[in-house]
This record gives sequence, structure tokens and C-alpha cells, in this order.
Amino acid sequence: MSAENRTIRIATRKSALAMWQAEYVKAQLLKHHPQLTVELLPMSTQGDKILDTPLAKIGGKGLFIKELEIAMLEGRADIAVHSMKDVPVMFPEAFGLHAICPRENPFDAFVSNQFETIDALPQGAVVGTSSLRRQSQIRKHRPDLNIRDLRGNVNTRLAKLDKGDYDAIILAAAGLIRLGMEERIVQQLPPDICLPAVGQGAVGIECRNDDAQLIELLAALDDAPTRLRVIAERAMNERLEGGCQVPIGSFATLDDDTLTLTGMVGKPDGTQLLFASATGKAHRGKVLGVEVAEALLEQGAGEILKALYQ
Ligand SMILES: NCc1[nH]cc(CCC(=O)O)c1CC(=O)O
Repeated sequence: MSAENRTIRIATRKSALAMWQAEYVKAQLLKHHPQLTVELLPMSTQGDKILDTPLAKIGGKGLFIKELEIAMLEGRADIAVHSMKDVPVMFPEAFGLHAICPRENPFDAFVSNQFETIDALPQGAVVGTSSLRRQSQIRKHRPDLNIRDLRGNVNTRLAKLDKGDYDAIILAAAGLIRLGMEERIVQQLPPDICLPAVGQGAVGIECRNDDAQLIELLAALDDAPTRLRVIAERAMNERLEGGCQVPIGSFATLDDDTLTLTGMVGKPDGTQLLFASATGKAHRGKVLGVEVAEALLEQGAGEILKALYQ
């Protein structure tokens, strides 16, 4: 089988956002390699089926990608497309992330039908998010708000807001933009209020490490600045062993060849938030990630994280 006539099958979750990302990767593959045939293989994953339990209790983010990896191991699919935010830092040995696509808006969005900003919410207003990272930072900023659990895909969450279950909800801006719902973003939360999650807004492409031909084809879709940023962000989480759903923010910026990484670990109740930053050459992202993680551990991040796993 030559790269000339190869059919690339993309394993993807079935949510609207996952399908958008898979279609995006299909379009990019065909743009760079018009000779290919590209097909989508939509699948349900454990993470999609169990909707009533907080993710941290049922095994975390890996639940969303295991089925996709099995499809690749069994030869039913060639690549899997992921939101980098949902990809655990501990990666199975047989697979690699062989392209990281250009990053969309990495910040969190405040979405409300009544209020213009998070600061305009009245005391005791009900805000929906299931992310411990968002909860921790929003409680720190506005201890008076009432944070309530909110799960499901982007459309489900918006429907719950529109039904009046919440005064506001927090979602990733990237998901809303990709789904053509940018107008629902009322306020973009700046990183000093809500530091984004590792990899937020970036899409990664995974395939088997033994598929050299495919790895070469995927190189055309890789965006070096995004990859350098995400490598640094993930190195921080790896050092912190931020395995499942955790109150950790990790956000890198790139200015020419200079990378600045900021990390945050917070108590879910918002009573203690730790921050650290490091700056250096872009290719040293892994070292910077470890440096920021160790600065956070020195401040007591280990105790905050340990308390969550008990
Ligand atoms: N946890 C779910 C998830 N995974 C990726 C995105 C979209 C943004 C992205 O690509 O990072 C979302 C939705 C959200 O957090 O609001």
C-alpha cells in the first residue's frame, strides 16, 4: 500500500465537537495530500456513556480515548483526533501524537443569557461547571457564587443554561467557536481569572508509532508553535502527576523563540491557589514544564492534589 492510494480512517467520538475536529483533520489531510481517501469512523466511548458521575470518580480523561486506540490496534482505524485537553499525559507506548494542529482561542468563556460579565453576577448566582480547575479559580475570584455541577457535551450544557438551570456557565471558547456559536461567548475570561487547562484549544492527531508512512503524512498538519506550547504545558502536568480530572491550569505563550509557562494548582473550594511561571527558549519546554511543576510542589501543590485522591 503506497501513500498514493491509501485510505485513512479517522476514529472519532460522536459529539458535535469531536465530529467537527475529525472533519477538520479530514479536510486538512486532503488539502495537503489530495491523493488520499479519508473516511470517518464515529464511535461511542465509555466517557460518553457515563454521564451522571463526576469524571474524577470513574477514571478520568482516558475514558474518552481508549476505544479509539483499540480501533487503531485492531486495524479498524488509522488515526484518532483528540482535543489535547482530554488526552492524558501518560500515553500508551504503542501510540504517539504525531501532529498538533494550530491552536484555537485557548481561554474559557463566560456564557450567560442575562449577565454581561462574571463580575456582574449577583451574590449567590448559580454557575455551572464540572471542572475542578474552573471551580477553584472562580471560587477564588467570586467566593459568593454558587457553583453547580454541569456535564454533557457543549450543546447539552448550553441547553441546560437556556432552560434556566443556571445563571451562567463556563465553557472553553474553542468549542463554541468551532461549533459556530461564538456569539454565545459573553466574556472571555482572562488568564489571571481563569488559567486555561493544559492543551486547551489544540487538536492532536494520534496514530500507531509503527506506521511510518502515516507519520510522514501527518507532519504537514503539525503547527510548531502550538506543539511547543502544548509540550511545555503537558510536561508540567506530567511532573505533577495530574492524571485524571484535576484543579490544574497550565498555559504557555510564545513570543518569537521565548516561551513563558504559567501553572496553577488550586483547592477546589478556592481558598488556596498556587501559581508559578518560568521563561526560556521554546525548545526547552519540557524543562520549563518540570521547573514550574517543582516550584508549585515547593509551595504545597502535592498536598492539595493528594487530598483530592483520598
Ligand atoms: N472537557 C471537554 C472539552 N474538551 C475540549 C473542549 C473544547 C475546547 C478544546 O478544544 O480545548 C471541551 C469543552 C469544554 O471544556 O468546554
